[in-house]
Amino acid sequence: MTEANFLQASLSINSISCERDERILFKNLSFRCDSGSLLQILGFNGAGKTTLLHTLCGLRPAAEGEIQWLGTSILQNLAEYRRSLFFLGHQAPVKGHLTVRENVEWLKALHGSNPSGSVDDALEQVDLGAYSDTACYSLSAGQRRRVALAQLYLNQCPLWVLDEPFTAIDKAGVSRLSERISEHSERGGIVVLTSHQPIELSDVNLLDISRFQPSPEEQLYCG
Ligand SMILES: Nc1ncnc2c1ncn2[C@@H]1O[C@H](COP(=O)(O)OP(=O)(O)OP(=O)(O)O)[C@@H](O)[C@H]1O
Repeated sequence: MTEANFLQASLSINSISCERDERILFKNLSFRCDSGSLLQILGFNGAGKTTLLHTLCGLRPAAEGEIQWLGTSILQNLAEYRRSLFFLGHQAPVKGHLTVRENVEWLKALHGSNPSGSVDDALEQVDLGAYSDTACYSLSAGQRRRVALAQLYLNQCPLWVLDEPFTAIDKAGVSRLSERISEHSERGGIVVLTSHQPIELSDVNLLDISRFQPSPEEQLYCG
């Protein structure tokens, strides 16, 4: 997707329901994110936030309903859709035996990121410049998270789906990451994220999925 096309980005969630082990987590959930929007998904532990993010990324099927990217069901061309999105999960996808630089380069290749994007610049942005040649097994939890976050300075995907991106990140890192997320949305990108910590983003829309839990009767009917 080119820079100009960032401005046409749109993600529509139409009446989806999601289940785990024949238990409905939420149902009839609909929302839409257009170019430049930030959406924070809220809900109690176990409400289904991570499940929702996985479903948005096409990693799990919705039990009902449809997800559209640019007005077309994501299932029509899942491979192309996945090239438009960057997903950061709970666990930093970092290989302990590789150095910081090797991990960032590997993740960059995996995400098909901008080939001219500078790994050195990305490492500086996440304050890992001095750790470039350090094996990741010897990093702290926050530093490992930063290795994964370096991709936010390399990928050119219009849609970012971030599961607890601020976990284990110190105060200065949270400010820098918030800035980066704002820059992405100002450029026309879309960010959908979860966070148990209060976040410093302005113009963030909130969606509490706890409100879409089925009633006990509906749950019994499903089981
Ligand atoms: N691997 C799994 N196998 C079966 N059920 C699971 C699995 N992972 C999660 N669940 C169930 O799915 C439900 C939703 O989990 P999910 O991780 O999506 O919640 P969450 O809102 O992200 O929680 P948290 O705030 O704790 O991160 C939970 O109630 C849990 O019981």
